[in-house]
Amino acid sequence: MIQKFSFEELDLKGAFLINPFVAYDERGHFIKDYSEEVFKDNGLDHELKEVFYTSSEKGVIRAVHFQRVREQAKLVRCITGKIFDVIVDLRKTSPTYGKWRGFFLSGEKKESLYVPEHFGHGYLVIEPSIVSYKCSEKFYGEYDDGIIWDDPDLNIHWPLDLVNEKIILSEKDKHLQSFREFNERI
Ligand SMILES: Cc1cn([C@H]2C[C@H](O)[C@@H](COP(=O)(O)OP(=O)(O)O[C@H]3O[C@@H](C)C(=O)[C@@H](O)[C@H]3O)O2)c(=O)[nH]c1=O
Repeated sequence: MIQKFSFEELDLKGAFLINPFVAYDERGHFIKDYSEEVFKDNGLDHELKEVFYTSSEKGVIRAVHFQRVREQAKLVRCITGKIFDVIVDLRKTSPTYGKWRGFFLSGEKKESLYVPEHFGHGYLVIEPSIVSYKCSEKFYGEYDDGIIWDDPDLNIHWPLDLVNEKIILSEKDKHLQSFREFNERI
């Protein structure tokens, strides 16, 4: 059985949910989750500069991250496990500025989320997961930035009941700025 690439643009313009090409046979399956040509044909000019992976335990929150300068667009896929993936529109002139959307991504469903430049990105790990990132810009530690995961203005509805309300945060992520502070700086 073959599943073809398919692209669905979200109401936060420029963000997409993407089903990869998958070929199933008696050995298992083959997945292609990025093709420069197919992405271009679907209106996504996504140049690849860096690819990386994170492995996380249930209850981990990594959020809400972005690169302040030399912004990155990211193609994010949960390879194994399950996450609740969140994007936040941080384009000040956008009609959806400050709005968030969340999607369950999983190794089972295999879809990717395309996170455009100038978006914040983060996720809650529902089941132990490996997540892959294909980035359009390299990492610059000096521009690494974020907004606190439980910001009252963003008001992201994390499904914490699915992790028994027990979350794990990095020290860095415990001390990120608020959306209000971010808004005043830009
Ligand atoms: C993201 C990144 C981190 N690092 C280093 C910095 C640090 O020593 C270590 C771990 O970094 P962090 O704690 O920032 O990792 P993490 O919290 O997983 O950060 C990631 O979160 C998700 C939500 C994203 O969207 C990513 O772009 C990225 O910001 O790896 C790199 O060398 N290159 C990279 O591209």
